[in-house]
Amino acid sequence: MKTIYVATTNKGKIKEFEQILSGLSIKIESLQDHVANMEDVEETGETFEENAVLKAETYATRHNLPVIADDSGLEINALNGEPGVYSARYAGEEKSDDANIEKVLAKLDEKKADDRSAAFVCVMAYAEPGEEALTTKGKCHGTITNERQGSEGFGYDPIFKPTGYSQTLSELGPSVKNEISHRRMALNDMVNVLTEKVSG
Ligand SMILES: O=P(O)(O)OP(=O)(O)OP(=O)(O)OC[C@H]1O[C@@H](n2cnc3c(O)ncnc32)[C@H](O)[C@@H]1O
Ligand SMILES: [Mg+2]
Repeated sequence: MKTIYVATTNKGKIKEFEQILSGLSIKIESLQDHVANMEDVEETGETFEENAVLKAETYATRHNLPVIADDSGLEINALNGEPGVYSARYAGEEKSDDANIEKVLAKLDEKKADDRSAAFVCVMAYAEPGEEALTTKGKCHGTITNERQGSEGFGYDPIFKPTGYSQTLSELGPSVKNEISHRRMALNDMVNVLTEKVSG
């Protein structure tokens, strides 16, 4: 199968794509490593779907390559689904994981929220130049801890405890995270969709 280029500016995501897809029939490469200047796509959509499609179609057409991109984030029930599509820039445009985590914990404290349930969501989009994107979606349910625990992963991993586990995704590390994550679920479905597309 031909190489697909993963279009993301997030190093944590690239690592997970590589780990999840290693050993599968799909060959990937980082778009950032392949082209001279990969300029960010402005995420103007209001949903994960809109932003994932926007990223995949824009990068595919701009660089004339088959591209896969994801838009993902954390939905916290007590905060009416925040930070949602604004997860990367929740505490400001500089996209600081530490500041984002502080903001989530402060907001939940402020609300004195008993309900700390949340879910990570990932919409995966695949596009070929000039074509409409295909999408799949994955979710990972869990709860938000009272403080940061662990150091692996990225983003909100240090404060997210998946359902059925007593540690955060940061403490559980990549071997567990990549079996159960929203990104894993969305990629599983995408591999099936792409395999069917090739054979059909
Ligand atoms: O748009 P690209 O270039 O892919 O990189 P990004 O980091 O801006 O990615 P998104 O726009 O999809 O925003 C996703 C944010 O949601 C959070 N997030 C998504 N998946 C996560 C995961 O597996 N673990 C922890 N946090 C995650 C994290 O804050 C990400 O920066
Ligand atoms: Mg982004």
